[in-house]
Amino acid sequence: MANIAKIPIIDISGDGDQTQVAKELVEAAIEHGFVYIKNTGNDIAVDAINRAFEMSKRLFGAPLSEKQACTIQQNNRGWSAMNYETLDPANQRVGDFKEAFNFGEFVDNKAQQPIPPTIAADQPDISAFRDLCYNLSLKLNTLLGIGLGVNPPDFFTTAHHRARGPSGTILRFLRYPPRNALSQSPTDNDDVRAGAHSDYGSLTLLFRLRGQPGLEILLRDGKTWSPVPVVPPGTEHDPAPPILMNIGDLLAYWTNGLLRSTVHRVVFPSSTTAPDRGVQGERDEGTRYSIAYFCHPFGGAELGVVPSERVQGYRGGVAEGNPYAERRVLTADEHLRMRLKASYAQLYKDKE
Ligand SMILES: O=C(O)CCC(=O)C(=O)O
Ligand SMILES: [Fe+2]
Repeated sequence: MANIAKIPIIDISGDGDQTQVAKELVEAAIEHGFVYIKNTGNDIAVDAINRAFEMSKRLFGAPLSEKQACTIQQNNRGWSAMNYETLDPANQRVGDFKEAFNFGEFVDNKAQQPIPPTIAADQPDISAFRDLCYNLSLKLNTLLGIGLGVNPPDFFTTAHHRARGPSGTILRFLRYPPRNALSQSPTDNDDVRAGAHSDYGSLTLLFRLRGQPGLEILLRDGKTWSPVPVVPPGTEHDPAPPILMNIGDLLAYWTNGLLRSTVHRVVFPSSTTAPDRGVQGERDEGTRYSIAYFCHPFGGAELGVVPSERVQGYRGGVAEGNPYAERRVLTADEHLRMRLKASYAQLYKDKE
């Protein structure tokens, strides 16, 4: 068996004292940057997740012209076609073998961006799902603040309140077609469904479907890729697979790299490489779907080091050439624009 990631599974659904849960969450975020949030259906109902996947399938199945009319813009909203985004431009021969659709905010159940007619009537449901993710992301930000001893403990939470102003937060539907459905055929070793990257926001929630592996994280040694099972041992009987949470660049900036923004990628199921590369019981032959919620603070949020003894006492990163330490304080918006420019070369070249 390959090096399966030993990512902790944490249950945050209880309503008792959260101190211990907060501590476990922070330790996992420091050690792995990824945490499984046990899915009890309390925070996000299983039905809501199933409906979101159903809407995603319908959206991607819409006529090409409908999707093209919603092509992604510099505001990071809309449809990104096959091979359009390149998450790891330094190492990819061609763009990611995926299609994606990004939803920004909704006002009174209406998207503030073009929406394919095929899913126009679903806007209230998509908006509701985005709200569920927003609420869960606030809860996780609160736990991280408590676990790190940030002063005040709701420092991260209040930076994410919608009332603070517009943010880069995106709900993203993703579709990865199987190899045999692609006109440009990927090669086994070089081509990926999503290139190696860290996420641009503060934290990400990822929803996946049973039996659809492909996500891998880069271990601390900087060279070993480790598959992340959809259903880790102990969650087989839960109402739905756990929600995978990972730390993005902004929480890493805020904490001088103490919370890890771990590099990850999505690969094709391999036909020729070692048969043990995948995860037992997970064979991905069809189209893979996933849904990501990229949580961002309000655009003007400054990414200086947060008031926390634990964070301020963290020196390891500086000595190791930590990219988050000792740099100019960026705002969330400046950071997002910098990252988008790197992965959508064409979009920024055409428009500037
Ligand atoms: O589809 C997945 O499993 C992960 C996608 C991802 O990493 C991303 O969109 O940032
Ligand atoms: Fe990602």
